[in-house]
Amino acid sequence: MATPLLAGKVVLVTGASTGIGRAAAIGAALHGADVAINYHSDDAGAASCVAEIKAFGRLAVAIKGDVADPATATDFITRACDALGKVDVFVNNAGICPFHAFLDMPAETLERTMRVNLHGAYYMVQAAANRMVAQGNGGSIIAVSSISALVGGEYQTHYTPTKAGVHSLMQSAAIALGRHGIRCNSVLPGTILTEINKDDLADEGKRTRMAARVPLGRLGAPEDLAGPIVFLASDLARYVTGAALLVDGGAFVNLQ
Ligand SMILES: NC(=O)C1=CN([C@@H]2O[C@H](COP(=O)(O)OP(=O)(O)OC[C@H]3O[C@@H](n4cnc5c(N)ncnc54)[C@H](OP(=O)(O)O)[C@@H]3O)[C@@H](O)[C@H]2O)C=CC1
Ligand SMILES: C[C@H](O)[C@@H]1OC(=O)[C@H](O)[C@@H]1O
Repeated sequence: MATPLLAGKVVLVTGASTGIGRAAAIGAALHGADVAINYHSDDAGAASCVAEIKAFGRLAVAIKGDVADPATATDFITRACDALGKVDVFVNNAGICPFHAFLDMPAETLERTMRVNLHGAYYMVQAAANRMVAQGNGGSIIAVSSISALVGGEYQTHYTPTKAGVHSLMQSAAIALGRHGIRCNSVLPGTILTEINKDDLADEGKRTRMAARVPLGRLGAPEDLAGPIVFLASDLARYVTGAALLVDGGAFVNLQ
């Protein structure tokens, strides 16, 4: 039998109590990794993610914290490494998208979205990278950006710049960290059915329109991201850095 892709590796994932982060954490564990997850408020979701991972024999730990607070980054990396020994792979996934119109965007909604999605990513990636450099054994960092890094959204004027920023952060970090053997890449999901867009896609007309744009014929599931993230985490991607992988069922290229 082939060795699991992430055997012997420790993977850290932010925002993994539900959705894409949870699928990435479980996917990494299914491929042989021990996993630490960060989450913000959903204690039950985080506990069930940990339980699911432990049920198939891997180590797992959940650590609560708001990624908008810079102190959360060092706290998460330190406590995760205390529990699991090291960090080989870091997945920056935590994010919010409170849909709102542009002309009357509340300043606090803009600020919070920037702090969680972009500042949070910066501090988390920086803390993970410092630990990887100190370990001296390279590593893989993957950021969950979005198709929204490339295209706009009427009710996402505060959100799409954060996703472009995260994509750009991975490009610059790939240069800064290449000499340490640390690879930095992003995944760009299309529309994936999760809590983040549950209300927005409750509009049947919008949901049907969005699905109709996808050449593969359906909106995405969180598990659709697990394979691409595991690939970028693994040594199969050992010469891949600074790359961005669209995971959108073909929606981006479907202009006409
Ligand atoms: N769904 C989609 O269509 C797409 C999503 N994305 C991106 O994927 C990522 C995950 O989204 P998705 O799974 O859909 O969303 P969900 O709402 O399903 O999950 C979001 C996760 O992030 C956590 N989180 C939110 N805010 C914070 C915070 N301040 N600190 C720590 N954790 C936090 C949540 O924790 P808790 O529940 O405990 O509060 C939860 O675990 C986001 O970055 C999003 O921008 C990108 C493209 C498309
Ligand atoms: C939350 C949205 O449905 C989702 O977020 C993204 O980044 C995608 O582009 C979708 O707009």
